[in-house]
Amino acid sequence: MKIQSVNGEPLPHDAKPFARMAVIGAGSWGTALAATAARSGAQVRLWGRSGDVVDAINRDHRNPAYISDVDLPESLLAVREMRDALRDADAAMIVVPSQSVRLVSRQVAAHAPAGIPIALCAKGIEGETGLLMTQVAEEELPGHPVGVVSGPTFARETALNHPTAAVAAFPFAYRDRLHPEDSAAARFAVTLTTESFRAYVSDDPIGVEVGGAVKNVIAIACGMMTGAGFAENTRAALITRGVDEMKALAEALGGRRETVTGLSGVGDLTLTCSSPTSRNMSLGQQLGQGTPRSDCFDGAPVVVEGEKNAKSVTDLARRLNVPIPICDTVRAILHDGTPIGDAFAALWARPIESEPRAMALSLTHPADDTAVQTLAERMS
Ligand SMILES: NC(=O)C1=CN([C@@H]2O[C@H](COP(=O)(O)OP(=O)(O)OC[C@H]3O[C@@H](n4cnc5c(N)ncnc54)[C@H](OP(=O)(O)O)[C@@H]3O)[C@@H](O)[C@H]2O)C=CC1
Ligand SMILES: O=C(CO)COP(=O)(O)O
Repeated sequence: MKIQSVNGEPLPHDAKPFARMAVIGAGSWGTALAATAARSGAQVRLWGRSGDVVDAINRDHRNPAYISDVDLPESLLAVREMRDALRDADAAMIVVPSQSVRLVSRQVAAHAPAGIPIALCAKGIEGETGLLMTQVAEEELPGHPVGVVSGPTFARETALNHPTAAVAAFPFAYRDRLHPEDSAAARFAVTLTTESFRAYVSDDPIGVEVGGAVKNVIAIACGMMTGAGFAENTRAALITRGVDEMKALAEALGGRRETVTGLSGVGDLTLTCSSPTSRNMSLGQQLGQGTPRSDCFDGAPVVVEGEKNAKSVTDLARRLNVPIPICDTVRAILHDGTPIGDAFAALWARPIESEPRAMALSLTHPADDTAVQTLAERMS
């Protein structure tokens, strides 16, 4: 399978896939990624913390706990011990929720062969530290090249071989620029590429990660407005202005604005804000319809990354002095107890700004308090 180019430059050679891949985390996305790498020809060992799930995957070639109706490749081996997943691995992917990445990275560090590249696949920012997932892993996995795999990729569709695209991003050292086909990013990309899964290569993990972390928060906002009865104009506005928030935060962290226009930014934002298949959009919708948080998803403990990340993303942005008003609005609702109607009416009544935000312009919003309150009531 050929990777055609890096940043528009044709590659002189084929990249070499990883022969043995460890996938750490047997939830929906870990299972889908493991299936993808196995279908591409890698020898994949999938570690899960539930022995019953591990045994069932090996016996039935289905994961009974996540995406349970999808047939998995018979070559995919699930293991109970992390050391068995990592033994002789050429590379690993860590696929657990963002707030568990530090703990799991620490466990990986105890067993991973020295220097193997590791891709983070969670979408979020660590709450206590404000660090990106790759920065957390760099602290816990010294000596390992650390990058990210991300994109608009619902796990079930990916595992069902729907045409899907994602991006593999690692920082490029000098040698990677001379031989991009040998870079960890290119090798992850070919290892994941199948006839239906198309992986792109990037040297901007920061830009890629910011897209993945912020899009979940914006998707909650889109869901809330949809749940409150608003439709396509509102959703398009939130998506577009959400891209602006991603670009500003990516740039402040040293990533590239143009990366945000790719699969992990605009791509994933579009996906996640378009469908209640998204857990983030779905949570927002349920809350927008007035469902109490404890009753959402019928009380099931569903991973909704944007919920905790509404706080971690806005904390980080405040520290960097980057205004991200949509994310602030979601935070105010989820964490500070502001009613949905009041929070969104205030978002819409902010001073008029320029687009793009480069122009230093801020004009008083002409709507009076009564009109803003009326809009708030329509959302309640
Ligand atoms: N699902 C999707 O479509 C996609 C998800 N992602 C991202 O992937 C990440 C994982 O999400 P996803 O797979 O969907 O979540 P799931 O809820 O489907 O699975 C989470 C998995 O992580 C395991 N886990 C949780 N905490 C720990 C821990 N401390 N130690 C070890 N294992 C742990 C869970 O084990 P257990 O079952 O025993 O609790 C479960 O196997 C998220 O950041 C998400 O945003 C990215 C792209 C697509
Ligand atoms: O990240 C995802 C798709 O790219 C999955 O989105 P949700 O976590 O909102 O379900």
